[in-house]
Amino acid sequence: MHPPDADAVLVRHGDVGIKSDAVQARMEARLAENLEAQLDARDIAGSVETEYGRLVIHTDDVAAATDAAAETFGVVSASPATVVEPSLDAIRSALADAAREHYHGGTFGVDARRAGRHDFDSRDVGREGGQAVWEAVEDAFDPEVDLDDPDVTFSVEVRETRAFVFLEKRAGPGGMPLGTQRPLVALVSGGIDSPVAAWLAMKRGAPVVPVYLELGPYGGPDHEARAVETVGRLARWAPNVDLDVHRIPAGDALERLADAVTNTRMLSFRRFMYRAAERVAADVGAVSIVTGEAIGQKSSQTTANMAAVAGATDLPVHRPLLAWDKQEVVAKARDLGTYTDATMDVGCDRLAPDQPATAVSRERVVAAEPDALLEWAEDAADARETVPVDPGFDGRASEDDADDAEVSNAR
Ligand SMILES: Nc1ncnc2c1ncn2[C@@H]1O[C@H](COP(=O)(O)OP(=O)(O)OP(=O)(O)O)[C@@H](O)[C@H]1O
Repeated sequence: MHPPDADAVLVRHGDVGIKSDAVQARMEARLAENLEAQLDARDIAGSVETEYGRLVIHTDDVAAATDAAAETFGVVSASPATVVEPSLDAIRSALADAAREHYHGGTFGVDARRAGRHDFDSRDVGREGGQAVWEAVEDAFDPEVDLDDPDVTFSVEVRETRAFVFLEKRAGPGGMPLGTQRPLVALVSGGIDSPVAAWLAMKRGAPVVPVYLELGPYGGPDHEARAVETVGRLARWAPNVDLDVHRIPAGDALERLADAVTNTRMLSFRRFMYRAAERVAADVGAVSIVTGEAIGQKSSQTTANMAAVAGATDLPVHRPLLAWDKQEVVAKARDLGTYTDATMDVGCDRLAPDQPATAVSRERVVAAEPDALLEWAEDAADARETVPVDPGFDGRASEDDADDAEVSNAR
C-alpha cells in the first residue's frame, strides 16, 4: 500500500546504526550496493541513495522495489513513499492525497517523526497532518482519530531536506549487509536445517560458500537436487554473491568408511565432512564452517558427540541452530521457502548404524576409523565440481569478490 505518486522506498537498517560513524558509512555503502544488485536481478529500474541512517530507492516501481528491499539483509523495514519538500504545507497536501485514496472509514492516526532543522516539530506535523486527513475525507466518511491502534496509519518522516509520506512499513530480515563479514563455508544437505543455518549466517553479513557432499549409494540425485534447489532459494537473498554449490564426491570414501567402522561411523563421517569443508575454505578464503546441527537432534549431535568430532578441523564450526527446536526450524524454513515436505530415506539416515554411539570419546572415534580418512576427505574436496543454482530471477548479477568483504566489527 503506498500513497499516490509514490516514487521512492525509504529503507531503514538496525544494527548498522550502532557502529561508529566510519563503519556505519561503509556498511551503508555496502547495503546500497546490495540493494542495487537486488534491483538489477529483478529488472527494476531505479537507483539507491544513501543518507546517514537511511537509504532511499528512487524508482517508479515502488511495490517491486519494496519486495526487493524486504529480501535484503540488513534491512529492518522499507516503506514505499511519496517525497515532498519538508514544509507543513507540502506534507498536509500529500497526506490529504493519501487519505483520499486509502481511507475508507474507521479510525486513523498520523505518526510523525522528524530529524534535522525545521521551524516546526513532530507534534505540529501530527496535529496539522491529522487535520488535513480529516478535512480530506470528512464529507464522505465519519472519521475518528485513534493514535494507539488506528485502522489506517498515515506516516511522515521529515528529514533535513525532504519529507517522506507513507502508509506501510514492510519488515525486512534485519541483520547486517551481506559482505560485511568474511565468508563461511556452509555445509548444506538436502535437509531442512542446513539452509536455515546458512541463511542465518548470511543474515549477519557473512556470504556463504555452499558445500554439498555427494553421498554415492547413501545419497542419490533427489537428495542432491533438493540441496541445490534450496540453495537457489537462498540465492534470492544474495544476487551479487556466487552461491553455486561446491559438490564433493564422497560416495567412495563413505563406502570404505561404512565397511570399516560400525557404531562410531556417523562421527567419523562428520570428521570427514569438516575436513572436506576446511579444504574448500582454504581455497575460497572462507574463515569458518556453518552447519545445521542442533543439540540432541541426532545421536551424532549430542553434546558429547559434538565434542568428540572437534579436532578434525582447525576452523571454528558455527551452529546457529544449536538451541532451536525442530518446530522452530520448520517454521523458519517455511518462511524462507526452503522447507520441503518430502522426507527422504537418504544421507545420514541411510548411513547410520543400527546402534549409533551417543557419547564416545574423541580417541575412540579416531582409533576406530581408517588412518587415511581425513586425507580421503581432502582428496574428495579437491575433486569437487560446482553446480549452478537458480535463484528464480530472470537475470543474474555478477559475482561478488569474497575478498572484498570487510571485517567491520571495529566497535
Ligand atoms: N550430504 C551433506 N552435504 C553437506 N552437508 C551435510 C550433508 N549431510 C549433513 N550435512 C551437514 O551436517 C549437518 C547435520 O547433519 P544431519 O544428519 O542432521 O543432516 P540432515 O538431517 O540430512 O540435514 P539438515 O540438518 O540440513 O536437516 C547438516 O545440517 C549439514 O550442515
